[in-house]
Amino acid sequence: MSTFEHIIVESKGAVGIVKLNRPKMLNALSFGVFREIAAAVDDLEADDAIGCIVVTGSDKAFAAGADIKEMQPKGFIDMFSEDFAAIGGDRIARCRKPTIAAVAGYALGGGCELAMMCDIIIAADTAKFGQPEITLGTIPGIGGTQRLTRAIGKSKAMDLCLTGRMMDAAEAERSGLVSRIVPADKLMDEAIAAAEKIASMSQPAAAMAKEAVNRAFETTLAEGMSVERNLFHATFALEDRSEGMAAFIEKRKPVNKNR
Ligand SMILES: CCCCCCCCCCCCC/C=C/C(=O)SCCNC(=O)CCNC(=O)[C@H](O)C(C)(C)COP(=O)(O)OP(=O)(O)OC[C@H]1O[C@@H](n2cnc3c(N)ncnc32)[C@H](O)[C@@H]1OP(=O)(O)O
Repeated sequence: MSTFEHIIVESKGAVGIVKLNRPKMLNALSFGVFREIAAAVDDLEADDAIGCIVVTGSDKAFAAGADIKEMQPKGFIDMFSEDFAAIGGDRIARCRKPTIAAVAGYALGGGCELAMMCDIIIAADTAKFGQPEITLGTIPGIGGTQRLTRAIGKSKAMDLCLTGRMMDAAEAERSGLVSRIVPADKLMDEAIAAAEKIASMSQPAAAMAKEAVNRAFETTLAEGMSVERNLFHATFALEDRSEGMAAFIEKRKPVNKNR
């Protein structure tokens, strides 16, 4: 597996772990960090042994945003030409394997946006989420106004984007941004346990479930129902589906072959 400057990548069984590693800057996100995350996701997605990926930061900060010190001198043409998506900045959002953001401490600006690129957010009770870009004279730029609004509704998303305030883990769970809250000292145990559970399922079936849920997030109900129906029918081509139902009937655990 590749080695990186700003992140640490390891695997625990069928779980890949990407840990942001710029603690002195509260894991501020630079283009270089996003390039490394993209390369790590390429590696983990290509590894058949990996069934789920966890992205995490430090106890104090998942990521306190894009790197303000690196952004400050930039102008329009700098940001326009080094287009974030073009460098693979949204690669984690395009990963076919399920992804979990394990968030403790600050997830602000680009940090909240990175967490929302993941499929599931599990928050420590210390987590704080926000899109404070407005306080810097800018706005979210990698999904914050779009994913946040779809996740928590217009009014609260507008509140966070216009006031720049943070919301704590409890408010984030109440609003639907976060799947569950766990004690800070149990965050990685819980996130890895969830990832192991997901990785134990049929990987093609998990990819289909992920695609169907994402389409609900991104399109009309009619279109989403059509996608779901087609993918549901497609699961009947999986050996894993036949094995899964046979295992239930025979009262035994299924043996998934990921096909
Ligand atoms: C050209 C490339 C540029 C990068 C591009 C990356 C790709 C993404 C591009 C698109 C981005 C989309 C739009 C998103 C924009 C943003 O995310 S803007 C930033 C939003 N975040 C914030 O505004 C939070 C800023 N931080 C804080 O408010 C506070 O640090 C805190 C989180 C409330 C914690 O406060 P405290 O406990 O007092 O710690 P500090 O002393 O403030 O911080 C410790 C050190 O960490 C440095 N730091 C913190 N956040 C950042 C940051 N976002 N960028 C850079 N550095 C940060 C802080 O300066 C301290 O450093 P030192 O002063 O050297 O000790």
